[in-house]
Amino acid sequence: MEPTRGLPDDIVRAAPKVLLHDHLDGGLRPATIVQLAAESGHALPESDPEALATWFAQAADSGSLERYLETFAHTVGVMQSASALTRVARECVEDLAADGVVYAEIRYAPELHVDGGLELEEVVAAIQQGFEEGMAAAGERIVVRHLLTAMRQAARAREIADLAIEWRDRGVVGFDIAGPEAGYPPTRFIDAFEFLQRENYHFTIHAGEGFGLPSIWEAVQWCGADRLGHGVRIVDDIKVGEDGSAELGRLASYVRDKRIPLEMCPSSNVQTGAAPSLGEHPIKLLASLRFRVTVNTDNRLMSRTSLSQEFGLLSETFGYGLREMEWLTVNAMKSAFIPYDERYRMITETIKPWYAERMDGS
Ligand SMILES: O=c1[nH]cnc2c1ncn2[C@H]1C[C@H](O)[C@@H](CO)O1
Ligand SMILES: [Zn+2]
Repeated sequence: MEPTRGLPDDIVRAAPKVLLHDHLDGGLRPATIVQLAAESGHALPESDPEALATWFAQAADSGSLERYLETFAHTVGVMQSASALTRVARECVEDLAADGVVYAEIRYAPELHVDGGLELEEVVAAIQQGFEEGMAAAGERIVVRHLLTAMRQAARAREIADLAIEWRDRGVVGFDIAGPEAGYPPTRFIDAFEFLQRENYHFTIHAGEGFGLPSIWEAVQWCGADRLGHGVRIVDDIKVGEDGSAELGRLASYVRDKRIPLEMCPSSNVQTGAAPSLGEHPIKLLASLRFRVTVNTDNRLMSRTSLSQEFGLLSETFGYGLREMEWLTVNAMKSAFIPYDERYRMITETIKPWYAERMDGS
């Protein structure tokens, strides 16, 4: 089948999709922020939901990861009670289910939600409650699990790693570090990563977004990351010749050979300056070289996006069709942190049959 430029929106939305990189505090509904802010007395830059949505998108469109991250003060600020966290988590699941997502790993930093007096465990419990309510409301058409994030500029990674292990059989499937990348190399948190490896646990590391190859190298070779959050700057280790041939350096070869998944977030990468534009996004080169590429939203509020929209943009920009969408979706499902038999079942019972029906005989 020839890829068709610009897949129809309804097809993209109906396709079963898998989301590995989405921040809970980057995906709130603007109307919910306005309501929660009124209840808690948090001052917002705009009080009308539509104006607030525009404010987030514009403020995040800064070309700098550090400035992009400043916008989270107004989402985290209204996520300081158990009821607010449960509501935000439930609405997140509802929104993803309506977008055709069948499996999602949603991440957040528990340490950012304790200003109102909650304990770390209470943060996770409130969010699990919301996820359960959302999954039930969606008739179990979607499975949602947590990734617990530790913030790079804080010093609580080891404690958050303990929390992730405590919750490993209650919905939490992995660990992550996020926040500003420059000046905060992954090895700062080596004790947390070594602990998690001893526990046979899974983790991803935001790397190669606000900083380049040394960050990716540390994440993979020192810390043992199972996946890379973004990882876009791995292209700095690939030389593309005039004739289109590509020569991979040692690190890029390693990442590709070991099938280390790249959690790519096209719109977010353009906003933070990790990619110059959508048309020049490294995903095209990396996918053509058969890296284990996946497509993600990162922060649906800040990028005014959805997983369907990200696939739609890739389809318009690069001519991706159903074949490419299936490959990217299977890549994501293979890379999830749930057990192999569950991943295998979702691929063979949910994803493959949907595409087989639509690409029959092609
Ligand atoms: O793209 C990102 N890079 C680094 N950190 C990020 C990104 N998106 C969100 N974060 C931070 C801000 C949130 O408060 C935190 C936890 O979700 O993670
Ligand atoms: Zn992220």
